[in-house]
Amino acid sequence: MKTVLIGVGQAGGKLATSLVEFDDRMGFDAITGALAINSAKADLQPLPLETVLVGQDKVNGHGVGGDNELGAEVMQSDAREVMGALDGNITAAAEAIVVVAGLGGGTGSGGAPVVVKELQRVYDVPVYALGVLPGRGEGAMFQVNAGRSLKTLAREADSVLLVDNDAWRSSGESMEEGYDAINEAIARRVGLLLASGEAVEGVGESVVDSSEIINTLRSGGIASLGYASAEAGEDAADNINTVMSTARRALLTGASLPDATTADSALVVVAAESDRIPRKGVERARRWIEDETGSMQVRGGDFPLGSERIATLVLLGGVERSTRVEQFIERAKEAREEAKQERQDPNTAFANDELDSLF
Ligand SMILES: Nc1nc2c(ncn2[C@@H]2O[C@H](COP(=O)(O)OP(=O)(O)OP(=O)(O)O)[C@@H](O)[C@H]2O)c(=O)[nH]1
Repeated sequence: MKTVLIGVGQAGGKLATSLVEFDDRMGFDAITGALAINSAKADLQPLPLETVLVGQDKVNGHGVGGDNELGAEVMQSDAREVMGALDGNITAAAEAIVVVAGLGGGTGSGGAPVVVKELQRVYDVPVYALGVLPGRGEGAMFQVNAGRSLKTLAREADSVLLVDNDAWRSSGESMEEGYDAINEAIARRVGLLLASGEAVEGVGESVVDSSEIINTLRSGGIASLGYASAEAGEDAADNINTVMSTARRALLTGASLPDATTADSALVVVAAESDRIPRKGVERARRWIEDETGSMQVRGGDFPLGSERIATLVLLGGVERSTRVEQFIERAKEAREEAKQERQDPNTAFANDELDSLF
């Protein structure tokens, strides 16, 4: 799926870079343009991407310090300049636009929903968000920011692919230490998914194409992506169990949003050398995912690739009823209550018990 990436904020810029590097390294050519937007000049400088600095008149290149309302405001004020810079990157070949951001900070959290909304007004292709949820150990401000940002993004974007920062962190490792590894893990999974719609080698009935990704995400709301890989035998018939076991691991232990197994729709993609992919295995995995997710809309297909290993991706659409999302929303509401009590100023209290959207 020919995709244009827009990284907003520090995490967004770093993740967009990891994705571009993975796509280049693999020679997929699925990412046709990439841009990073931030209000902090220092975070844009090291990125090997085209960049746009926003909010210069308000924060003078120093970032918004975790204030996501200010993040939304500066993005809105500079929307014309941002859209102008994007114009050159979004060519007619683009099949989707993905806006990438960490949801816990200020610029990405507040700015990404504004960018998505502006893009939706201008472009016909789907506009997705790739959002990073703060880990459970991150402070109250991060949780509140992410709650409000997610609520707004889910409304504005065609789908929000969520990544939990706790999903791939090794025990004992701090959040900061883990970022590079997490970004690599995200780039591999999302990069393979985008490229799977490209059919690099061989075209056949069973090969996944972009429309299957788009249809899987059509239900909107929140999406999750799982991945697992294993050694494969030369003969497809020997790999049926491998496809099944990687599909199970991808869904149950390898998901970007752990504990999200109830879904509206799903897509299972099996990537490997064409001769090693068993049709029967893909079909069996597809049926198993139907049972596990309770969805009758489960698609399945191959991604022929010059690899001797089998890698299985499971994309789930419409997972907002999952335990992790519910727990996160609860935590964000609690954090907002705590923040409200700390301020002890009734004038700054939120108007109702629900999380407010950003705009
Ligand atoms: N996965 C991942 N998460 C990150 C990374 N950097 C920051 N985060 C997470 O993103 C959130 C903070 O967002 P940032 O992108 O750093 O903040 P920002 O959008 O630039 O906003 P300001 O710094 O407030 O202007 C936190 O929840 C972090 O855990 C990264 O490289 N990878």
